[in-house]
This record gives sequence, structure tokens and C-alpha cells, in this order.
Amino acid sequence: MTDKKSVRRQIDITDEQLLTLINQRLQLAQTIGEIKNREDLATLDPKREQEVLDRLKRFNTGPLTEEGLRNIFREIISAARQVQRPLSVAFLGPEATFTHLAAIKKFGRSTFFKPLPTISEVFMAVEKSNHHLGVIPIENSTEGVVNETLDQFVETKLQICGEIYLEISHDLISRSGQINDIEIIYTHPHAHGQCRKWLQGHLPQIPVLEVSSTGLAAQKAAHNPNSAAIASGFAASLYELRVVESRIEDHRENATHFFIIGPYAPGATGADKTSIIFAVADTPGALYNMLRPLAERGINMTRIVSRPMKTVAWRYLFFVDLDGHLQESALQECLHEMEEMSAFFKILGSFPKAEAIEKVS
Ligand SMILES: O=C(O)C(=O)C[C@]1(C(=O)O)C=C[C@@H](O)C=C1
Repeated sequence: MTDKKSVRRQIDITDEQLLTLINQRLQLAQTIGEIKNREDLATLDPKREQEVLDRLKRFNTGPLTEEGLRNIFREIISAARQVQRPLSVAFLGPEATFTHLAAIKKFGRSTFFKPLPTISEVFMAVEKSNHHLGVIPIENSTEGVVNETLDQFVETKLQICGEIYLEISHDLISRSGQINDIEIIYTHPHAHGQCRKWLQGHLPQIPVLEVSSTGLAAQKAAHNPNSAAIASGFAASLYELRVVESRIEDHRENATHFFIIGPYAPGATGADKTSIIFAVADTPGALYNMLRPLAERGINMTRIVSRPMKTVAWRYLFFVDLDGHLQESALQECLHEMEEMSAFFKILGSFPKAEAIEKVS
């Protein structure tokens, strides 16, 4: 017969063993950090991190889920980086936005995060080496592409060194957690649009004030006990707010795609993407001809977006994501052929594909 007390004792002993092993692992990471310092290498090695996770996934017999495994080891690796050389990541702020959550999901909580007010300031801060990396949104599955991010990529010297997909889900949050206390609701226009039906059905008389981010909305709700915010559950925990109602979005299928930007290109992992920008001549079949080398070599295009070229009216830049890494010869040859045909051509980088859509909770 197993009693609660004796099982808890076994849990305590297991935790002590885990702690010893985690400290052992961090000491090993410290040694690697010293080697990297000597050889002037970057602390962050996304390819190696992916290998660590892939290997563990193959070993995992359960009941730990794949998501649970990723969450735990993300934090262990984050702590390992911290004992080497703390990673500094700028993101489109303020705190408690979905971009902040995406950055935490990728780099773990033992990272130094810096919120910056605009996408261009994130690019600038990383260009000036004030931070190692930046995280910015590129596209939302219901609201479309983020034009400011596309525009920054035309000029920047930075590369795309990773991507994150994050599920977007909205909670109604307030200080008391009581629906009857709410006299005003703050939120971002996108979140407002995504929760319209729920609001009409449950709080039709309550005014909604749109602000510049869901993070700011949560901050405002924290200051006014008769207000609420539509924001993430993460914002609720950061500002010590309670959830009045969770997942109030009208459609569940909503995710945002983020890019990680930095001064270097990660090596090939075997499951990578490459991003490019190009412009074609104003002639019949120009875009068709440009994409033909991809079709001929069976290279998959995962995204194509056009954006007006600011310098010439009615001419367009194309932002394209492809499966594969620049170190692969088929992709190299293909890009070379495309460059020859284009009026403007820029490679934004090769980076490991995101494994899964990260959950908000
Ligand atoms: O293997 C390395 O290069 C390490 O620095 C260790 C480690 C890890 O904790 O596994 C930490 C940071 C790197 O981004 C990759 C892996």
C-alpha cells in the first residue's frame, strides 16, 4: 500500500537527483562557454539546440508529452546559456504582448529581454549590437502580413536566424476577475476584431477602448479595478490579474509567425527554410520565369508576399520563403539562376524551421 507521505518522499529524492544533474549539465555548458570564448564563437547555437531536443524526443518514453519535454528543456538550455554569456533579446514591446510571449517560448526565461516600442527600433538595436537578437512579428493568420517588418528587411544587414509560430488566444482579464465589476474594456484593435461576437453576446453595453497593444491594455486594467483587458493569459500572470473568461476569440485557428533577427546565419539542420526578396523586370512572364527554377528543382515555396517598391510606382518586391538551406547545392544553384534574372535580389538568411505552433498556455 503506497501512502501519500512516502510517495512525496520519493518525489523529494527524485527532485534532489534532478537538481544535481541539472547543475552537472550547467557546469558542462560553462566549460563549452569557455571554449567558445577562446575561439571567439557565439554562445547561441540553434543547430545544436535543435539536435539536443530531437535526440531527447527519440528517447522519451512518456508520460512526459513532447510539448512538456520542449518546455522543460527550453528552460534548462536557457539556464545553460545564462551561465555561459547571458543572451540579450530585444522584442517589439511593451511587456506582456504576444511577441514577448513568443520570445520567451523560444529562448526561455533565463534570457535578458528588452521591450522596444517599434519594429524599426528592434532592427536598429540589434544592428548596433545593443542586443544579440531581435524578435518581431511577420504575419498573423487572420490579419495578414506586418508591412513594417517587410519594409525593414529591404535595407537591413541583419539575417533571419529563426522563426516562431505562436497560437493566439485571448482572455478577458481584470483585477477582481468578476464580470460585474467591468465598466470599460481595453484591447488592441486586432484582438477586438477577433472577439467581437463574444463581446456582443456577453457584454454588449460595455465600451471597448482600443490601445496600441494587448500588453498596454493589461497594464491599464491593472491600474483600474473597474476595467478589464482582452489580452493573453501570460499578460494576466505578469500583471497579477485574474481571468474573467478564457479563450474568448470567435475562431480558434489563429496564429502569428515571428522572425528572429541577428547578425549571423545558423548552419544547416536538415529541416531549414531560406528567405529571399526580389524584384522582376516589367515584362510579360517575368514572375513566371523567376519561379521556374524552383519548380524545376522541386524546391517548395512556403510563402510569397508582394509589397510596393517605394522608389518606383506600381512596381513590386516579392518576399519568398523556401524549404532548404543555402548550404544545399540545389538551392544555391537555383538562387544563383534567380539572381541573374532579377532586377533586385537579396538573401535574408537560412534558419531552422519551427517545429510546432507554440501554445499560449
Ligand atoms: O553545445 C553547446 O554549444 C552549448 O553551448 C550548450 C547548449 C546546451 O545547453 O545544450 C547551450 C547553448 C547553445 O545554444 C547550445 C547548446
